[in-house]
Amino acid sequence: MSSANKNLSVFSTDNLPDISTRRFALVVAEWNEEVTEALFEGAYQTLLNHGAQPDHIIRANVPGSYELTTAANWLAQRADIDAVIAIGCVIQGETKHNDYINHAVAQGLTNVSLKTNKPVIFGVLTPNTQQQALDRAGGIHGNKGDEAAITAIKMLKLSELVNE
Ligand SMILES: Nc1c(NC[C@H](O)[C@H](O)[C@H](O)CO)[nH]c(=O)[nH]c1=O
Ligand SMILES: CC(=O)[C@@H](O)COP(=O)(O)O
Repeated sequence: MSSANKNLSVFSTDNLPDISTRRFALVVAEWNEEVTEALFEGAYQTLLNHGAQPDHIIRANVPGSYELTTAANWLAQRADIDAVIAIGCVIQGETKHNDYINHAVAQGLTNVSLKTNKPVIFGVLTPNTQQQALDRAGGIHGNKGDEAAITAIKMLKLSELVNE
């Protein structure tokens, strides 16, 4: 199912855990800033709307999405971080550069999550065009930042269940 058929900002909020003591790191790529700032706002506000405390959310900027993995690795290893949300937008260009970035970041973030046993969320848009990005950063298909934040919250609940 594509985003065209499932709004990224429409999700069930049933049975979400208390996240008032949870601490989040949001890593934001500076490339395509208009898009990544909208994704950040979506993720940040969604965390607040569901009980996170503002001083329990830290933000780290990186030059581009390729650097998200490195920063996520540094932050996920901190004892005072419970979950990391990586935010970026990699728009297809004339070459295959975007493919290399996207695959590296997707695999890299997965590896960080597995190594640290913490949720590390892939909040990275990989559109073909700028318009597709805008449509998914608060446009007609919702905001992937919202989705990334809810995903982090749901994974924290799962971690509580499996680590009881
Ligand atoms: N073209 C995009 C990039 N490119 C930059 C890379 O992410 C990286 O910073 C560079 O290759 C140096 O390591 N980054 C994006 O986030 N989005 C793009 O569309
Ligand atoms: C994903 C990118 O780095 C991209 O902007 C590079 O564009 P191009 O493939 O045209 O060099």
